[in-house]
Amino acid sequence: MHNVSKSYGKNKQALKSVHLKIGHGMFGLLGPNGAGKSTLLRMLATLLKPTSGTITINGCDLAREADTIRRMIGYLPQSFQAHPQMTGRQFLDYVAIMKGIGSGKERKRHVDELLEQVNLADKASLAVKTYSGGMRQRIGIAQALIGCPQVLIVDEPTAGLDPEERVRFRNLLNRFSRERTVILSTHIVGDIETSCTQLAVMSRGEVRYAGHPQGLVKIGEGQVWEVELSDNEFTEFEPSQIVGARRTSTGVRCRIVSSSPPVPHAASAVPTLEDGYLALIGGERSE
Ligand SMILES: Nc1ncnc2c1ncn2[C@@H]1O[C@H](COP(=O)(O)OP(=O)(O)OP(=O)(O)O)[C@@H](O)[C@H]1O
Repeated sequence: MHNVSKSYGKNKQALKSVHLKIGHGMFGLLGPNGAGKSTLLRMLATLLKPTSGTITINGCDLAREADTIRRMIGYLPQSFQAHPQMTGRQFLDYVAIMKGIGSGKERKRHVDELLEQVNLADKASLAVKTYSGGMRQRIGIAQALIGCPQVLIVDEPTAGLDPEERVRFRNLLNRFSRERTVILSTHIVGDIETSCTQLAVMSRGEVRYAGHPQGLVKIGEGQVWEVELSDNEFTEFEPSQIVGARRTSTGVRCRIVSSSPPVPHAASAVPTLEDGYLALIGGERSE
């Protein structure tokens, strides 16, 4: 993406001069609500046109070769809905027909393979409306994988999933990222910290960081503190600074992100990826 901006109407600039290069493997797009992540992904999925700037995917210019790009990408939108009355297999077959996947035999083989890959083979004959949230997301990722796209675009796929399904879904994406580019947007740092080799942090339409996760961790260095506060001290503290709190027998043990020691007796702590993220976007977390 080169100098890409996107405005909705006259007053809302959702993306401001975004430069981004995304390579092979798993790429995390991190940012608070309203940062512009979905806008960026919808543009990569050819559903929105940039107001200005250029986007190139595998050498194809999005403005001129959108049809070619559509054949290279799979997309799981933020609010994905499969047809509730169809069975999992019927739904994937339907999407495969829409994507122009060859003969009936070839299509059936492809759909069966995908059902295996997302661990839904034994539920393939049940209506999608009977699926749990995690199963719906897995049928969503299967439909995005139809036609074996080189680029998989996934918008906040773990929202609403329970912890077990979340881990299972992350592992699934991790596996798929071995042979292709997976672009995963989320506002949950845990979704990307074990799997992404590259990431970008967005806030208010701008890319605030792009690079290795380790570089984001480094931003937190010297800005993370641990301290035990009394109950009174704890209630007086600015809540947005406290990123972790654990009750002890004598008070509350807190982890605090702040550019200077929050209290004189605070001890410096080793930052995590989440600390680096919070140190970077600080008070501008959400619109
Ligand atoms: N169709 C639209 N018309 C007007 N404003 C929009 C439209 N879509 C998004 N916006 C605004 O653009 C900004 C970026 O929205 P976007 O959905 O891209 O953010 P996001 O990072 O994906 O947030 P979330 O995690 O909440 O989905 C927000 O201020 C949003 O309100």
